[in-house]
Parts: sequence; structure tokens; C-alpha cells
Amino acid sequence: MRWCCGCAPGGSSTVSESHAAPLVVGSGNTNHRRSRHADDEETVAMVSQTSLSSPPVTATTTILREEGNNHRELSTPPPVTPLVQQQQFYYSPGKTHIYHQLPISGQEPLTTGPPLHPSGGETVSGQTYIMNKYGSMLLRPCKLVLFVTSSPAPASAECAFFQRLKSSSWTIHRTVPDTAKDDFHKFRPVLILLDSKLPNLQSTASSLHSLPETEDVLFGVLCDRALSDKRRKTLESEFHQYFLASSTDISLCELYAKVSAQLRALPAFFTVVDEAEQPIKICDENDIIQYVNRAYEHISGVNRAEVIGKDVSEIRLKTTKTASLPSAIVPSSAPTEIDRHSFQTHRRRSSEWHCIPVPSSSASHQYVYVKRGSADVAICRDLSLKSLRSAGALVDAPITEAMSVLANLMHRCDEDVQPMVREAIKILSSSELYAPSITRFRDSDRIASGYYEGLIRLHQPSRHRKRSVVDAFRDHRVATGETRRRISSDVVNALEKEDSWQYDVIALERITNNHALSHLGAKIYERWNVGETLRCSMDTIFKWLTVIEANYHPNNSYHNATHAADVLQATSFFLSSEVIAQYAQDVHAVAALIAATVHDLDHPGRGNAFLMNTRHKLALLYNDHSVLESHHVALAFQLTLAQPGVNIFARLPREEFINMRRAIIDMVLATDMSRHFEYLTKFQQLTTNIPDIEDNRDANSLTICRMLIKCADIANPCRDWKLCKQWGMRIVEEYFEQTTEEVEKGLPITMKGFERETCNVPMTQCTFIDMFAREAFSSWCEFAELPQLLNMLEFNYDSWKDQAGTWDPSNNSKLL
Ligand SMILES: Nc1nc2c(ncn2[C@@H]2O[C@@H]3COP(=O)(O)O[C@H]3[C@H]2O)c(=O)[nH]1
Repeated sequence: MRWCCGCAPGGSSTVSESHAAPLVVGSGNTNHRRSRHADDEETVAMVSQTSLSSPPVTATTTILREEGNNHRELSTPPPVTPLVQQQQFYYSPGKTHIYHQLPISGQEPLTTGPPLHPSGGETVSGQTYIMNKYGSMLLRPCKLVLFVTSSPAPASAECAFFQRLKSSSWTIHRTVPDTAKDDFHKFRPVLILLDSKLPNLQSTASSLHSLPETEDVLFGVLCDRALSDKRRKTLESEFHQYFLASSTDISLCELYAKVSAQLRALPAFFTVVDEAEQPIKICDENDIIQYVNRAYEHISGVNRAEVIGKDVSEIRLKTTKTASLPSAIVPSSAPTEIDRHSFQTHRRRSSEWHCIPVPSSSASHQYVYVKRGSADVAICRDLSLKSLRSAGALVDAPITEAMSVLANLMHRCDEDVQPMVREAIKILSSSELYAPSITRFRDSDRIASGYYEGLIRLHQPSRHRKRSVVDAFRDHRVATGETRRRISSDVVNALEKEDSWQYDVIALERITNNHALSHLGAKIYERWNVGETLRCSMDTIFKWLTVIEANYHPNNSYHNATHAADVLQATSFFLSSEVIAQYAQDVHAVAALIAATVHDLDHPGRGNAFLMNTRHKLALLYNDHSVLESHHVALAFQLTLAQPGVNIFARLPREEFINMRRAIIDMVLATDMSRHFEYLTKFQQLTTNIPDIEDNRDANSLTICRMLIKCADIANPCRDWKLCKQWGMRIVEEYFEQTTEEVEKGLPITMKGFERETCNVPMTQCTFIDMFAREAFSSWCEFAELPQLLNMLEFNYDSWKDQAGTWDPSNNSKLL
């Protein structure tokens, strides 16, 4: 089937002499004049198309490179019987123009029309722009009629029907039966009208129907008066419609011109898809394969004729076991366009294939599978770790780069190499090779370097000054208060909806007079049956919570027991997610709750860098490694095991205690921000290979729970704005106090940008989101299917941004 588009070159809508015209598929230079020796390579693509009315549309492409007037065949895919004749058109890859060229030797495709209309969906100077979900495409309805009559000379006065057609920019070519076929090939009309007075009307129509390219052409008979039923019945096998010469209704013709213009775009797209470097296949909603491209044939070793029409599950690919298709998860409801972009879409999870539901208005859906890690990153998400980082990621560890190369390689190499590459990735991701270096933020960005120095790099060459800055940890303030809980109705009410993300833990802090942790903890532990797992009573658990709460510093503006309650509440919320419940083991879930409770125990209100710079005894004790985090969890076990009546692990069998303790330590240590990107990368690596997640449940559960508590620890920016803002002010106040002390004592400033006199608080929050929160929650929310948290993060980011422009540092003296 050959196509032409019916506008003259240059976009005018005058009746054109020649009707081949370019179909611009991409943006490209639409004024590009194709010359015989164009500066960029021109190739001729011969495409055979099935009839458009009979899916699946298969296309074989024989690429011919044009050299002079000769065409040398470039590549031939495995033979698939073309159902119809060859179509010939040109495309120049560099400019993604596809020229439809009638196979008249030597005829140049014409220059293209004006540039794509930016808005799309409009008709400008006779050109129609079709806006689809992926952007506008320039299509020009082909308004060409071939009128077959016995007298080629036009009647003195055109009939009303023809006048109406011409007034709507239609071109009418008259011909006689003997030259009708040649003229059809020459003009490529969308509408063939035969004069009802033709002596051999039916045989003429039948002869034209025999041309394969007429399968999508509208056949009409033009008559002076309405046909009798009998006459219509005899003609119905040859004609789709009869038109009265006296009629001025051309609506069917107009519609058909538009529809066929869209259909004509198919060969272009199939050529692009067929020539794409990455394997692509298209399935319908029943997972029947409708189409595969040449790269798929190449990588799978099967010919498309062997797979088209087959059920995905039947496909056993010859060369790549892993390339088998994932079993489909049919969504309960057809994903709408919006769904497609929400995390709730039931994507067919597979590490090998990126599945894209094709948005369509119909209930049934097609799915495009694109093999991951393939050449054309533009379409499929590249598995390299680098691409897993948000484009704005500021930090890349050398090891991450190496793993990104390996992840890419893994999906391109053949099957016997793949396991080795996969193993290499596992080895690299298991050892401490992550030494993130801030690579992309401006040195002048003091806040970002403040976070980097103060949270990640930590160690400062420091002047030695003996400091007994924080001795509070010696003062083990053990609560000797009563352990029998009396709960007022206010507290009971304040504990309502503790399972909601909107829960206001700061209100609970107020109502309980700084005992949010013990009260909220008791409720959450009870809801999670922690007592059952630990084989201890809720009374013991409440006593334990009271002791732990008493060892947080109430005078810290941020790192106090309410922050622990906040992180515990977030941990409980995340554990409630269906996806997490599927992957987190019970022991790790309970460990996460306990870890959240103790994760900042006895925090001195100063960061690790400060303790290291002051040679604090904790820094000496823990050799500058995760100093505070080690202290939090060590003290937690000391307090638990040393205090009679509060040992919540007392009844745990030894083996279970060892496992529980290991998991709690692991998760608390994971809150050390100096290893943020290490844990994040491992989580991303794991969750982009969903099938792998099944084969090492224990280790994977821990990786997920580490990420869970990490996100709970930095979840402030995802909370309701009122809470987000309060937490932001609290953390900055604590930083101000640290910086003030560093200045007073001549210590290195660990958190640059957090000087009370000059700090732009909203800007510090935006930087925290840019550097840490956005990327972590993008990965976390996609995996845990919590898209609403990302929406809140971006809303809060914009709220901080709005304030940053007018922030007055004089506000910094009264943040709380
Ligand atoms: N600026 C800013 N930093 C935060 C916020 N939440 C957590 N952090 C930082 O992330 C760190 C996580 O570990 P810590 O609790 O030790 O200290 C925390 C802060 O340094 C926030 O809302 N704003």
C-alpha cells in the first residue's frame, strides 16, 4: 500500500500538481530540502504494510541506502511475508523526516511545509495538527478524489457535489476506466468515485478493488438520483457509499480524509520502532503479542512470525532465558492517563522489561514492553544506578558510577556473561565502597557544603580543645516515676488517628507535657502486638518506654523524645503499607519500631562532626565511626538490660534475642547520614530488580527496613506543612545553637550556612530536600506506593521556596 499526502509543497492548499508530500514525523528542520546528495545520509525504506483493517500490523523493513540512483540493500530482517506490495518512502534519520515518495524513479520528495504548529490540535493554513498524548504531529489530510467516468473532459458545469468538494480544498482528478489504475497509482486518492452511468460500473470497481493499495480507499458511486434498493444491493459489494451529484454534504469525505491522514502516520512510527535499537514488543490486554521489532527478533532469536499472535507466557526465547516476559498483572481497572503516571499503576514489574500501558480511551489496553538497559535511554528507564539518581542528585560516589556501568552492561551482554556481571554488582554493593563526594553543587553553596561537612564528610582538622561539652549521658536520668499509666481523656483523644500520616505528634507533646513518646509508643506497640513477639507484658513495655523517654534531652529543640515519637509514628505508618508488609519480616518490623524509639537516645543536640572536632569521649569510644548512632543503640541496650522490670527482651529465646538485637543495631546505625547514599543506592539497586527481591528475603527485608527507618527519620519535609515548618524551625534552631558554640569556642564550623545572624532558614530546608529528601522519597514512595508523600514534599518545597525570597534573618532569634 503506498501513501501520499495531498498538499502541495510549502504548505499551500492550492491544487497541487504532484501529490507526494512529506510527512514530518519529528521536529527536525521542516524546511529541509532533500537533495540527491543531501549532506546527511538519506536512506530509502521499503515498508510493506498489512491492510490497515487487519491487525496486527506487521512491517518488514528493507533499508536501502541511496547512492546516486542505485539503492543498495542495507539490512534485511528475518523474512516475514509482506501481505501487500511494497511501499516506498524516504527518511533521513538525522532529521527524522519521513518522506512519502511515489515510486516514480527520480522523483524528489518535496520540501516540507511550515514548522510544526506549537500548540497542536489546530488547523493552520490548511494543515491539521493532530495533538496526541505524546505531542503534536503534523498530518495533512489527503483530499484527493479520483473520478472515473466515461468522458474525461469536465462537464461544462461541475455538479453541486464537486463544487462543494473543491470549495473545501479537495482535488478531483478525472480519468476513464482504461487509465484508472495508472492514475490511482499516480495520484493515490483517498476516495474513488465512479460515475453511475459508466457502462461497466461493477467490473471497473472490481478491477480497482483488486489493487492492494485500495484496501483503505473509500469507494463511492456518483449518481444523479437516488438508487433503487435493488440497484444498491447489486452494487454494495463494490461500493461503500453512493453520493448524489446534487448533494453538498461532503462530511463523510472530510472525516475520511482526516482518519486516513492519521492512519498514514502508522508506517512512520512502525519504521521508527522497527529500527529502534532496543527490543520492543506490544501486547494487548490479554497478553497476546501484537508486534515485535527487529531488535527483539535479534535478542530473542525468534522470528516475529513465530511470536505474533502468541500468548506472552508461551514464549520461550531461544537465546536469552531472562528475556522471557513477566506474567502480567492485569490492573483491576484500566489505568487512566493520570494513573499511568501515578505510582498506583499496576506496572508489570520486571527487571528485564519496562512495561508501558498505552493510554487509550477504549477499555482494552495495549502494553508496550521495552527491554531495560537498552541503547535508547530516551524511551526506557536505563537501569544504571546513575539514572536511578534524580537528575538533580548532587552526590555521586565513584562506586556508584562503576555500578551504573555494570548495571547497563548487564542488560546488554549475553546470558553467560550476565550472571558474572550481576555477581560483580552484588559484591560491589555489599562492601563499604561508598565514599560519596559532592560532585555537582556549587562550591559557593554554603548550605549544601554545610550539610556535606556537618552530616556526611564529618571530620574537620580541628584544633584540640578539651571539652566536657556534654556530660548529660553520664547523668542516667532514670525515671523513677510511677509506671501505672493514668491516661487523661485529653491524651486518649490526642492518641486518636495515630495511624494517620497527618497525625500531630507535636500536639501530643503539648498535651502530655513532653511525654509523647511513652504514650504514643504504648499505643503503637500495642497495635503491633510487640508484647506478643517479645513475650512480655504491656506494663513492662510501658516501663521501658518511660525509661527510654527519660533519657532523651527535653532541652534539645529537635533531637528530643518528641522527635523519636515522630519517627516511631512514621515507622508504624510505613510498616502499614501493603508492599512493605509483603517484604518486611516480622522480626524486622518489631526491630524497626524499637529502633525508631531509641534511634536518637541521649542525643546531646550536637552532631557527630562536633563530637569528633571536640574529641568528645563518645567520639574516642567509637573511633569517630557513627559516634552518636552507636551511642544511641548501645545505651538503649544498657538501659534495657540493666534495669529490672524494664527488660523487654527478658523472655526472648537466645537466638531470637540475637537476631532482634542485630536488626535493631543495624537499623539505628543506618540513620547515620554520612552513609545516606550508600544505603539509598543499595535500596535502589534492590528495588529495581524486583524478582531478585524474592531470592534473598532476609537480607532484602533488612535493606528495606533500613531504608524505612531512614525515611522515617527525615520525613519532616513530607508532613503537613504546619508540622513540616515546625520541625524545620526546630532542627535549624539546634544547628544555630551548635554553630554559636563553635564560634564561641573557636571550633571549626561544621554546619556552614547555619549562622543565626545570616541564615536563610527556608533556603536551608530547600537545600535539604534537594540534597537528601527528594531522591530518597522518590525511591521510597515508588516502592512503598505512597505517592501522596511526594506530593506533600513538593508542596512544602514550594512553600519554603516562596518564603526564601523574603526571609528576614532577624526572624532567626525567635524561630520556635
Ligand atoms: N534541614 C533539615 N534537616 C533535617 C530535617 N530532618 C532531618 N534532617 C537532618 O537529617 C538528619 C537525620 O539524622 P539526625 O536525626 O541525626 O539529624 C537529622 C538532620 O540533620 C529537616 O526537616 N530539615
